[in-house]
Amino acid sequence: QLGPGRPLPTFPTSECTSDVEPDTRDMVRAQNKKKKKSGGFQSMGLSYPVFKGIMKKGYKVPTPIQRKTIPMILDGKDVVAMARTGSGKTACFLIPMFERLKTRSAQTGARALILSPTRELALQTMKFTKELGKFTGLRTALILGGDKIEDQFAALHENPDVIIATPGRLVHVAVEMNLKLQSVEYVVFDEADRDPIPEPLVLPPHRGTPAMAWPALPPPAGLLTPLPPSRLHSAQLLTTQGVSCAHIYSALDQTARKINLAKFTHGKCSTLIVTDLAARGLDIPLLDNVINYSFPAKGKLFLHRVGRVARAGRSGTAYSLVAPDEVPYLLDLHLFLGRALTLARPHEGPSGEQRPGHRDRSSLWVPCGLLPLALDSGWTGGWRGQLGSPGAAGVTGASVRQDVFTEVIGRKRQQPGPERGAKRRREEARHRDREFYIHYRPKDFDSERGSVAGGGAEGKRAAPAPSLHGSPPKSLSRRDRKKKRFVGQSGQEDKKKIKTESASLTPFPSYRKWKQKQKVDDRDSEDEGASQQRGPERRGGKRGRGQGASQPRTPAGPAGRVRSELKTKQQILKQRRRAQKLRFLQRGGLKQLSAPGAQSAQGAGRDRGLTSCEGMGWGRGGEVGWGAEGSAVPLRL
Ligand SMILES: Nc1ncnc2c1ncn2[C@@H]1O[C@H](COP(=O)(O)OP(=O)(O)OP(=O)(O)O)[C@@H](O)[C@H]1O
Repeated sequence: QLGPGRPLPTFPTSECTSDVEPDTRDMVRAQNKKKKKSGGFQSMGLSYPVFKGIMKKGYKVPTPIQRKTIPMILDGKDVVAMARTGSGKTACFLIPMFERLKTRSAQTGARALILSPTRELALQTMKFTKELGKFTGLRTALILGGDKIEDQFAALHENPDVIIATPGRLVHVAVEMNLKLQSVEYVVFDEADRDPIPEPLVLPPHRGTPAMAWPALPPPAGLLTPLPPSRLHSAQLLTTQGVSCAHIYSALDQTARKINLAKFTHGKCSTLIVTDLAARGLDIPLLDNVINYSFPAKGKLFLHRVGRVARAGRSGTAYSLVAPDEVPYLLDLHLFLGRALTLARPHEGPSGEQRPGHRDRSSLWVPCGLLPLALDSGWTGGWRGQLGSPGAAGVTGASVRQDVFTEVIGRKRQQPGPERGAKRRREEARHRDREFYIHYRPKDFDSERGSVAGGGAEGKRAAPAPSLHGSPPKSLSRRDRKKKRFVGQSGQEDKKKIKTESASLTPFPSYRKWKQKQKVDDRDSEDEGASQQRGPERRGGKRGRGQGASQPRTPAGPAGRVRSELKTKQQILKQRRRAQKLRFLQRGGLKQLSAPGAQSAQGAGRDRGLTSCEGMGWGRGGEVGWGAEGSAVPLRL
């Protein structure tokens, strides 16, 4: 009964669940699940913070791939999913991840790992994670090639719940910090069919660790055909035509890439000229057109490029300029799609309407090595457009692509394999679930790489997987007969350097230096966040020597840099004293003290069981010893 003087009933919180009163949240969730119409986010039985994040992001109903995959992942199943570009795959793995991790856990170490092939994609995933997971309180660390590695050491010492990383830098950091990532229980390989996953990151399959691979399309694998910046001079031609543009390519400085992308997404320029670095995953809202300045050699790459438009149910148009020597690629695409391609006539739009002088609102250009003027000859069905109002050959709009995915995915290619030897059979037996096993390197990796070898210096640099072993990857190296091993292109590479996916050489090892600078000794880092992700052998070793087995240690480094989430006894006491001091001052304690009779109050305090220091002791240091603050506060024990 409610009434004056009676406390109001409160909702149970996570802190106040008891045996007597069962936690009703699961029951409410189950009830919601039953009641709500099937097919909506509500029917997935999501917890309130996750659901609130989805609503805040403006997602009303799940997309088909979300409807299919989220319940499966919530059930703890491993999932390999593919769906058309722009169909909302990111949320497919983020929503169940939030549901699984629930809230921040500073003690456990990273529990989820998301691997993205490029920085841009990783940054975008980070953005989605922050937006969708806004109400979960989970902490995320970004480990990206090209960023300051010292900041990444610090971020990992902060014990994030989620790590979003590009594989090369993660390997680098993992090796330096001896991270074993044993607390990881949720793994996502975004765009899994693109680049090979570095071998050290091929996680052993073990129970309870759902792994999610998100190839955007079925194998065979995707392709990276970056072009050297020298070929981006079409960035100048457009400017002379009055078309404002920015550009992104892998050799461009990371900050410049970020700025250029932001310029484009915020409408500061109407055209973004990119290499295939941007072919996958980038979600640029309100993008209308993709123009293939070079025609992609693979059908799948074509789909990824043009998939930057027509996202989340919107429409968009892809224009392709086809040079005479690219006609075979057009035929390849035709076979890949399995449907007819209608070639547009000069100055004709996708649906046949005339488009004289049409200015597109925003366009993404995928350039090639040929200048447009050189294209204006030869092939009779080709384009005859001018810069600024490109005519279209092989116009493939969203409508043409609509059923492609189901068709492509539906068909399974049967290839008669070679006779398998005993060794191969043994190998296969080890991986019994071949059907569900994704090799870290796609089957056609070599052929795909072969086809990009002609893509220029940048292509050669960006394609290979990162190497961990202090020497360049074999694909970048040549065999030195005298040394009887692979060496770098020049053979002069520094052995103490590591190759990352950003193709820059970073001094190795930098973690030790960082620790020295931060004054984090080995014991500190053992007991710090990193230790929770590190191998048992080292952690066990230190603890075995009785170093802080039960008490967490705090580093002696500058405050705030690598502060532990776990507090020592001294820290807790200090915090209490501070709070008490504050309360005392707020209650006007100082006035009371200066008032006549304060001495007697001190005596009274003693009578009430307080020692002289504890009761009313003032001053610095000495017996009172109130630590670094200098001034003393009363402390009740
Ligand atoms: N349920 C939803 N309702 C409305 N919009 C959504 C929903 N899910 C995702 N989106 C939006 O759709 C867009 C595309 O999503 P996302 O980038 O995850 O697609 P994708 O399938 O990963 O694409 P790609 O294959 O190109 O990487 C994003 O802007 C995202 O915010």
